[in-house]
Amino acid sequence: MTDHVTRLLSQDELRTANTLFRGTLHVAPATDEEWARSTESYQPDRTLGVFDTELIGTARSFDSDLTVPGGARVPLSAVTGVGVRADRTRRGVLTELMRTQLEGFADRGVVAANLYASEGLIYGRFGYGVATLWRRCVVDRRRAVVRAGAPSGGEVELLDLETAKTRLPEIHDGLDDDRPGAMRRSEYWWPGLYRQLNRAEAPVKTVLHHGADGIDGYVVYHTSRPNPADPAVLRVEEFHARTPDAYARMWRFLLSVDLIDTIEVSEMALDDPLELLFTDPRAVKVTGVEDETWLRLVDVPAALAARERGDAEVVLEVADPILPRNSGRYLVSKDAVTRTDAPAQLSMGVDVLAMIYLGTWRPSALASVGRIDVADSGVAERADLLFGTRVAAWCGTFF
Ligand SMILES: CC(=O)SCCNC(=O)CCNC(=O)[C@H](O)C(C)(C)COP(=O)(O)OP(=O)(O)OC[C@H]1O[C@@H](n2cnc3c(N)ncnc32)[C@H](O)[C@@H]1OP(=O)(O)O
Repeated sequence: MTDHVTRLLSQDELRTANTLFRGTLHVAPATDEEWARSTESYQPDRTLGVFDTELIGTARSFDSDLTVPGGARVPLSAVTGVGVRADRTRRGVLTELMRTQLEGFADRGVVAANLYASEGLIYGRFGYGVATLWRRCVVDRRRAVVRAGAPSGGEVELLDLETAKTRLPEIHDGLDDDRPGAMRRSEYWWPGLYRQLNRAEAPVKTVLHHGADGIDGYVVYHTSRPNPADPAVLRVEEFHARTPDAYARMWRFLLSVDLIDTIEVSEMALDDPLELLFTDPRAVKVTGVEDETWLRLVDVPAALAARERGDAEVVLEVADPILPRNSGRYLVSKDAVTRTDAPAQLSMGVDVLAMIYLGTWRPSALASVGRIDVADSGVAERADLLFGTRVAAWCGTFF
């Protein structure tokens, strides 16, 4: 790309960037009132812009931490707000933004970056791979009966949105989610959730669960009944439970809400045991499974060292054309990760490493579709053991 300048934007340039980004999503510019609320989502010094005669592309991020298998947390940059003006696409503007952004992350000691992708073909070339999945479900409320023997749980407390806003960040932090793929919610994340909830047609409700050791779960929902003849729907926007008691009690509560026919949950972990809570597992219909977050390992050796590893050993070769310091061979075992000159047993791009990193995909599965080159089939089996995880990776923090 020539005759372009790529740089961090100052505070007084952010609204132009916001207008540009909204335009790429076919959304009208923010009103003054909307912009006043949107500024709360912009972490200072984290928005990039590309200029020719004026701003033509933008991308931003905010700082967070990623939970990796085993429960350790590594510095994470959450990438969002990516857009290139429609009359300047397909001439390398995004490529320039991604390269500059990733180099900035590496310089700041960030270990990983993640994002929610608008389309599946955009981010693989920049080293991002699908690293968590989510599923959408519809629960037939009248058919869903909680099985005898499921935990009964503690007390629930109903809050309105305004009260919940003052309490949710602390409550969410206190749930101490050690699921791989989970991320810390920064002060720049919460305003986006409230903007989305404020658009709900019915009042948004929050239910807290009080367990033996304090609040150990919460659910945020609202209802919808487009006209009196239609079935009423309860939409779950957030469901986080740290204990089986909280999980079962909050579901008992949701099923007890009057005048509801179906309950929709759009962001659920793949191994969420909801079907098994009910006497009839078919009370739950899975309506979709999709890619959730895409992950980019910015510092490969630090990322490999941070996660728990199974009892196996392989020599892994990684190719990373954008951040070449990641490229090379690593001897990865349960106890250590070291650079090595030994011959590679598995070779893959850094995007593919991101796919196996949180345990969502098995190395042998990626080898079977030609995404990983393996020296022999025994190696793939050892790699499965090395990178396997106990729980499904899930982020649960849309941005
Ligand atoms: C995390 C988020 O914010 S997700 C939101 C992403 N933004 C959007 O979807 C808004 C609408 N789209 C856009 O603004 C732009 O089209 C972008 C940002 C997706 C791409 O920007 P561009 O400047 O056109 O990308 P750039 O020219 O650098 O393309 C690099 C390569 O990716 C390919 N590519 C880019 N976008 C797409 C796409 N949507 N589908 C398929 N391929 C794509 C290009 O063809 C090019 O391939 P090549 O190197 O083989 O020629």
